[in-house]
Amino acid sequence: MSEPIRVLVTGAAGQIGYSLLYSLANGDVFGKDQAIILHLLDITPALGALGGVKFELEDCSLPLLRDVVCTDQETVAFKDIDVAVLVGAMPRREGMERKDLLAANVRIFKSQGAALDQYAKKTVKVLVVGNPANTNCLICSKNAPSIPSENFSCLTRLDHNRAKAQVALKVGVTTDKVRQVTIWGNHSSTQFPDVRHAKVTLNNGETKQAYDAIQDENWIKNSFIPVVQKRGAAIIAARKLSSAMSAAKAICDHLRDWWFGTPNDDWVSMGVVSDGSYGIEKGLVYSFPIKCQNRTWSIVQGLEINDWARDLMTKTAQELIQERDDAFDATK
Ligand SMILES: NC(=O)c1ccc[n+]([C@@H]2O[C@H](COP(=O)([O-])OP(=O)(O)OC[C@H]3O[C@@H](n4cnc5c(N)ncnc54)[C@H](O)[C@@H]3O)[C@@H](O)[C@H]2O)c1
Ligand SMILES: O=C(O)C[C@H](O)C(=O)O
Repeated sequence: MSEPIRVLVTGAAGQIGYSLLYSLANGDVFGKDQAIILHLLDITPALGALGGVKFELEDCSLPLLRDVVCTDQETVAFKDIDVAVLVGAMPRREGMERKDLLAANVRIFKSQGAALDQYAKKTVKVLVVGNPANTNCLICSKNAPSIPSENFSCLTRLDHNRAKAQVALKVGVTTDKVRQVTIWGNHSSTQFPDVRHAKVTLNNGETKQAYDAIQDENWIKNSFIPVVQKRGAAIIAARKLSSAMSAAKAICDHLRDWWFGTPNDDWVSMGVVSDGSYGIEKGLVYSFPIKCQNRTWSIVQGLEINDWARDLMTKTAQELIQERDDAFDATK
């Protein structure tokens, strides 16, 4: 059994926190021989509820869980952490776009970036979930100059999982038979869910390009893409609350693959700081096809981009440029 790692979850008294913490503490993410100390941060009025979450974690009787630190103080929450899952932020309500949360949420990520810089291990791996996730991640990274920008990522795995599930439903296979799906760009309704390079293994064992398995380009362009782009809003309209169970599952998938690596024949989608790949402006936090190995990620190179795809990739990049500029104004 290795030394315990310290994993911070912010907004831990919220609905994603409630769906997420058991899986982290149970070894589903960092492995069944990795002990864990949970740091749970929330705002002062939520500390009572957070105490109840701590009781429940104790009552789960999990041998890997060595301690639970509940706090409203960044100095305590960010101290010596190995992993930060930054969830705590306002969620959107019906009729809002995620970027409408920018003014309310971006200050949180400025402050938490500075706290990471000051108190966390320099090797800390950061996953930003709070919306607008890409731009919050950018602000967080900018405010933590002593931590390599490669250590920052934002969650687009939920969109990736949604895309896989839609293709699987359409073709009539299980989701594990769909691979090499990509979410490009922003975790917003401008994202580009791309199945041009995806493959599907059919129930007879034959593997085909997703386009050939689906055989319905109209469905891809006019149903699949908008459904994935607007799935978060559809959930809010139905539940009057934003996604939580599927978001928590996606957080676990994202962290586990970053920690243990992606399968040889597949990739995942992660929002990471662009190095200029695929002509995307350097420094934007943009979702790319990603492979992970030895706890580091790299962007899958060499995928063919046609004019149609280029237009969609540029549109979502332009939205991120606007969000970045608005965020810099809001945090001046
Ligand atoms: N990227 C994604 O795929 C994705 C998916 C689902 C939700 N989200 C986003 O995640 C965020 C959280 O969603 P939720 O449903 O858990 O919301 P929630 O309102 O249930 O919980 C948010 C929690 O954050 C806390 N909080 C607020 N400000 C904080 C601060 N400064 N420091 C620490 N904690 C703070 C709140 O007190 C609350 O307990 C929202 O911004 C939502 O839009 C992102
Ligand atoms: O859509 C939202 O506001 C919540 C989350 O980002 C989602 O995609 O479900």
